[in-house]
Parts: sequence; structure tokens; C-alpha cells
Amino acid sequence: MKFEPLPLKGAYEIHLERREDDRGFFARMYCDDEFAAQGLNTTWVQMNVSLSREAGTLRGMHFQREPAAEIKLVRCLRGEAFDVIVDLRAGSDTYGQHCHVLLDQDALNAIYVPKGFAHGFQTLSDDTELQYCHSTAYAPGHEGGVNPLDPDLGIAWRRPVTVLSDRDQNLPPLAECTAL
Ligand SMILES: Cc1cn([C@H]2C[C@H](O)[C@@H](COP(=O)(O)OP(=O)(O)O[C@H]3O[C@@H](C)C(=O)[C@@H](O)[C@H]3O)O2)c(=O)[nH]c1=O
Repeated sequence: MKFEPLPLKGAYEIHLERREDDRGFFARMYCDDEFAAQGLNTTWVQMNVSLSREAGTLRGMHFQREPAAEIKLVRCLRGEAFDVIVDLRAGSDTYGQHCHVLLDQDALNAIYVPKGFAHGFQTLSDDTELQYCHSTAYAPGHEGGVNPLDPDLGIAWRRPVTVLSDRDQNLPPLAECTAL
């Protein structure tokens, strides 16, 4: 596995390494030892999958507050997604800034999202499936979000938004979010 730091401190793009042979390939998706050596989380309590049928679907920007703040490890199992994180950490030099990774079934990559970030994505192909590992259990009472279309965030979504849940349409702008 290769850990490539993203512009926002603590976040990484992770590249799985293929061992190719005439049958196909083998790759390690997660490794306690390698994550620990990078100082990353090694305790995952929930694994989720989502399928978005229509290209252009947008989900986000989501987070959970303490005491349920979570770290996420996100991969694309099918299709392609423009995956974005926003730094909402109190006192962070990069508060309010975002960065992205193109998650792609063929690229065999993943994004590591530290605590204190909002996360979201837009699908770039039909029937895109994302898999998440979470460090903390789902806690609806501690969920929060920031509006993915807020001009103050300035996220250049890759295509017209085709599907956005009612909840996500009504998320508050960055200016109304309190730091995490
Ligand atoms: C996130 C989650 C949702 N649910 C339920 C609640 C609801 O009935 C249904 C769909 O939930 P949502 O509308 O919140 O799904 P979705 O909008 O896909 O939420 C996800 O968005 C991306 C961007 C993330 O980063 C994830 O952590 C998660 O917040 O699934 C669970 O049972 N467990 C969970 O862990």
C-alpha cells in the first residue's frame, strides 16, 4: 500500500498494490501493520456500502460530532466518483478548505478521512458503488452536514447534479456550521 498525503493535513489517498499473475491480481485492501506504521486508525467498527444508480448523484457533505466523530476509509467498488472532503477542524489553518480524490474501481485507490472533516462525493458513472469503513458506529443523533452546493465551499462538482437527497439540499452553509 502506498500512502499519499493530501493537501489537507491528516488525509491520505491510499493506493493498493496489485500483485498481477495470469489469473488476474491480488491486492491488500487494508493492513493493521501498515496503517499503524503510518500512525493511522486501525479500529473499524462498521463497514457500509452505497449504490447510486444515476451518474451525477451527489451525497454529502456529512460528518458526525463528538462523542461519535468518525474516521472513514472510502473505496469505489464499481464505477467512478469525485470524492471530496472539507476541513471543519476547530483552529485548523485550512478550516473551510476542501480537496478531492477521483475514486475509481480500476485505480484501486481509497481516501482516508480523518476526524473533523465533512465527506461527500458525486458519481461519474451509472451504478457506482462505494464502500466505507467507519471507526465509530452510526449515531443519527450526532449527524451533521454542510451544504455541498454552498458557494463559500466552492466545490467544482464535475457534472450537473442529477440526484440530491432532501436532507442534503437542506443542509446549512459553511457560515452556519460550528467547527468540529
Ligand atoms: C450512514 C448510515 C445511514 N443509515 C440509514 C439512514 C437512512 O435510512 C439510510 C440512508 O442514509 P443517508 O441518507 O444518510 O445515506 P448517505 O447520504 O449515503 O450517507 C452517507 O453519505 C456519505 C457522503 C458519507 O460520508 C457516509 O458516512 C454517509 O453519511 O441509511 C444507517 O442505517 N447506517 C448508517 O451508517
